[in-house]
Amino acid sequence: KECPYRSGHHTTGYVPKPLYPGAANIQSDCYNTNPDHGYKSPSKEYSGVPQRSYCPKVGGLESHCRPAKDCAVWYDFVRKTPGTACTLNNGYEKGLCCPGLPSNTNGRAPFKEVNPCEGVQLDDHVRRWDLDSVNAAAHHAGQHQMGLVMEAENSLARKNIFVRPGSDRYIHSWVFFQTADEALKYGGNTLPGVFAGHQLVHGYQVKPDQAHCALNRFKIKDTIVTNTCPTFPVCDKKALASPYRTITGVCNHVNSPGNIPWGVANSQYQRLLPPDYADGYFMPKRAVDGGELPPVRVISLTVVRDDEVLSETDSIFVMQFGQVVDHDLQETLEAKLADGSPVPCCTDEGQFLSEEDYAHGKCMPIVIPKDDPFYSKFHRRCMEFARSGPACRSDGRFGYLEQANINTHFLDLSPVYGSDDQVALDLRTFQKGSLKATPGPRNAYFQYKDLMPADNETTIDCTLSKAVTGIDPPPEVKCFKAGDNRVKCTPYMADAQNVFFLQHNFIAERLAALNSHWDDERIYQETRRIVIAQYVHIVYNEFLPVLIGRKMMEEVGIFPLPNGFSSDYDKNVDPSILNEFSTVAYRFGHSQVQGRQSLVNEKREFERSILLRQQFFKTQEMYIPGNADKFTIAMATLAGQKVDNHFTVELTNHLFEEEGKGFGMDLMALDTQRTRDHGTKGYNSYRTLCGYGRAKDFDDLLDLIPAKVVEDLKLLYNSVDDIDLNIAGVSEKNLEGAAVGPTYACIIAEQFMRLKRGDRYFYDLGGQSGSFTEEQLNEIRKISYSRIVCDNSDIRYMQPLVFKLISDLNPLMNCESDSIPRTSLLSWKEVKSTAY
Ligand code: HEM
Ligand SMILES: [Ca+2]
Repeated sequence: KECPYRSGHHTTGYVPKPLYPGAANIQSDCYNTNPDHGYKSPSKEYSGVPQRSYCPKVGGLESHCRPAKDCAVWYDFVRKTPGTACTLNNGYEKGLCCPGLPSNTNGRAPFKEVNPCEGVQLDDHVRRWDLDSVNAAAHHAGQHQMGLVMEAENSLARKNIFVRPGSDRYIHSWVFFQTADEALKYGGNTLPGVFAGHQLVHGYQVKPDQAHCALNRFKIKDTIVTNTCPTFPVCDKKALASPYRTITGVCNHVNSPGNIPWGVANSQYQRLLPPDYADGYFMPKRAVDGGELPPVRVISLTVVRDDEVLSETDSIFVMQFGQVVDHDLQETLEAKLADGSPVPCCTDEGQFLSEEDYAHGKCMPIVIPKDDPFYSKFHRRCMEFARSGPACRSDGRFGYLEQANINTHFLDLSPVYGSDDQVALDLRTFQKGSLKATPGPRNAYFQYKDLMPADNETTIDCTLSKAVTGIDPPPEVKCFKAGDNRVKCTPYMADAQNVFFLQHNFIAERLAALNSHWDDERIYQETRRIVIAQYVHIVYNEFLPVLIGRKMMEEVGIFPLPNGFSSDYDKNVDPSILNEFSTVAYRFGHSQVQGRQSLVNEKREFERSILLRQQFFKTQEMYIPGNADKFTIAMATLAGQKVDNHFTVELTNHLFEEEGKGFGMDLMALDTQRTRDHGTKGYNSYRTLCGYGRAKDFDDLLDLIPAKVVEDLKLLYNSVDDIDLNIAGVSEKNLEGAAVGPTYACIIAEQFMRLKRGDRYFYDLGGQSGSFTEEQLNEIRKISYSRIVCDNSDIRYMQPLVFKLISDLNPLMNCESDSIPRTSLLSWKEVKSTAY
C-alpha cells in the first residue's frame, strides 16, 4: 500500500533503523495518516517479562501493583527487583510493583538566611553617615554618574557602535533576555538607587566587608530616590480569595516583609549565601587574594570536553522538560541601553572596544586567549557579555547588588501563559477560554495537531535558509509566540512546550462542553488552574525523582501526596528563586544538551538528525507534517546525556552561530562569567553549606569530583576557595539515584522545597483560596507526562514514564491504555452555579 507520508523519508536516502527490538512489532505502515485505522494495543508483544498480580518487596517495603507513573519515585528500586512487572486489576493493563509514596514528615527546614552584617564593625567615618549623607550621594550620583552613563551611551551611538541584528549576540540578547516593557522600565528605574550606593561605597572608600552593612541601614523610601522601585497593587479581600493565580504573581504572598511581594515577576532573586563582590557592593567577583580569576574561556577550554556520555536510564526529555521548567522559573533581567537595545561590548570583528566605550559600566566582555585553538582561526579576542541588570531590593533598603527575575518565580507555566498581563492577554482568543493557535500542518491525508501562534513582531527570523534546506523558506513558517520568548530556542524546545500549550486548549474545550454556561474568562482561568496543577504534579512526581533522586526529596520533604490535602504552606517561606539556582545549579541542563536534534518515527526508527548550530531559533522543522511528533518521540526514545564536564561544541563554540560565520558564542564561558557577574561565592562555600565538608586543599575535592577534573582545577585556580561554583558543580559525580551531583542536588532540592512551601496556590494545598476539592485533586494526581504527550499529539504509543528509556518495565503502550491514566473532568461539572 502506498504511504506517501512514510515514503517521504525513504527517498531522502535514510535507512530507518529500529532503535530497540520491540519497536518493529508495531503493526502499522501508514500510522499517523489515518489515526482510526483499528490499531490493537501492542502491549502483548512487549511482555517478555511474566506479568503477575502479586508483588515482591521493593526496597524492603511491601509493594502493590500500580500504574507505572505511581512508581516514578521508586523506579530505581523497581528496576533492581525481579518480578516487579504486574497486571493491574482488570488483568489487561500493565503496571509496576512499588510501595506507596514516602511520607514527608522528616523534611528539614529551609537553610537559614546568613546575616551578612553579623560581627561586622563599621569604621567611624562610615558609621557617622546619616540620611543627609545618603541624599547627598544620591544627588551626586543623579547628576554625575547618570550623566556619564548617558554620555557613554550617546558616544556609542555617535560612533555607530551597536549590536548588529542577526549576530549571535543580538539573538542572545533579544531572545534570551527579551524584556517586556514593564521589565525594561523597571531595569532603568532602579539605576539611581544603585548609583547612590555606588557613590557612597566608592566616595567614602568603604572596605568591601562593610559596604553592604553600611548601606543596609537606610531605607530607599526615606531618601530622594524614593520612587525608583515599582509599587504593587494592594490586594483586597476579593483578590486574596480568588481561586486563580494572577499572571504576574501578585496577591499570592501576603506576608512579604519588604515593599515587594515575594515571587512576583520583576523582583529580585534571593540568595543562599551573601555574594562575594570585589568591592562588597557590585563589582564582579575576584580571587580570594584580590587578583584575577582564571579567564572563563580558558576554564571552558581546559575542563570541558566534547564527548557524549549517555545516561543508561534517562531519556532526552529530562533535558528538554528541564528547559521548560527553567523558562517557567526564571529569566534574568539583562542590562540594556537606555532605549532598550542590547549593549555592545565588543566590536563586530570580535575586538575590544575602547576604554571610554565601557564607561556605562554595563559590560563584562569575555577575554578570548590569543592562542585559543578555535576562535584564533577567526581572529577573535573579545566575546560579548553584558552584565545582568540591577533589581530593586526586596527589603526596600540600600545594599549590595541583586539581580532581577522578570518571570514569576512560581511554578505556574509562565512559558505558556506569560508573566506579564499584556503578554498573557495577547495569547488569548477570548473565545471559550482557548489560546490562539496556528492550525496544525497537513499533508494530503491528515491534519496534525495545532502549533503555537505566530510572533509577527519579532526581529528574529526563524526560517532555515535555502543554503541549508535547498528550498526557499515556506511563507507559513513563522517564529512561535508564547509566554516566554525563549520558546524559539530550538525545535525540541518549541515542541516540548507545544504539548503543554495544546493541553490548555484540550482541557478548555472539554470544560466548555461540560459547563456551557461558563464564559470565556471562567473557562480560561479554570483551565489554566488545572493545567498548571497537572504540570506541577509532573514536576514533583516524575521529574524531581529523576533529577535529584528520592533521598534528596526525602531530606527536604517534597514527595507528592498519594491522597488528601497538603498543609505545607508556610507564609514565612520565601518562594523566590535563588540566585545560585538560576545562575548556576539549574543550568545543569547545558551539559545534557546534545549536538544534534533527532527525528524518530512512531516505529521508533531513527529518521534523521539536525545539527544544533543550524537550528538555534530555526523552528521551521516544526511545520513539516508529522515532525512535531517525531521530535517528541525522539526525546522520549533516545538516551539523554549525563550531567558532567562534557559539553557539546555546538554550545561551547557555536552558540547562536550566524549562518556562514563558522563560530558562535561559548555557553560555558557565559555561565561562568554570569556566576562572577552575580558575585556568587565559590564552590567550597556551597559544598560546606550542603554538608559535604569544607575542602582545605584541592585533594579534598576528590570525594565528589573525578580526579582528572581536580587536576585541571589545580592548574587553573590558585586557591581551592576560588573555584567557580558552576564548573565544579557540573563536574561532581552523580548523587546516587540522581542526574546531578550532590551540591547541585542540594541547591535544587532547597529551591523546590521553597517553591512548594512558599506558594499559596500550590496545587495540593487544602484550605487555601486556590484549593481544589478532594475529588478534583485526586483526578489531577492521575496525570503523567506520558498522558499529556498522548493527548496532545498524534502519537499512538508511548512509554508510561517518558523520562525513562523504553524497557520491559517501561514498554511502549497504546495511548488508549488505562495504564496511562487520565484526569476525568467530571468533577469540574458545575451542578448549580456557584459564583466566585
Ligand atoms: C539547546 C539548549 C539550550 C540553549 C541554547 C541554552 C542557552 C542559554 C543561554 C544563552 C542562556 C543565557 C546565558 C547567560 O548569558 O547568562 C541560558 C541560561 C539558562 N539556561 Fe539554558 N540553554 C539551553 C538549555 C537549557 C537546559 C536544558 C536547561 C535546564 C535544564 C537550561 C537552564 C538555563 C538556566 C537556568 C539559565 C539561566 C536563566 C536566567 O537566569 O535567565 N538551559 N541558556
Ligand atoms: Ca513562573
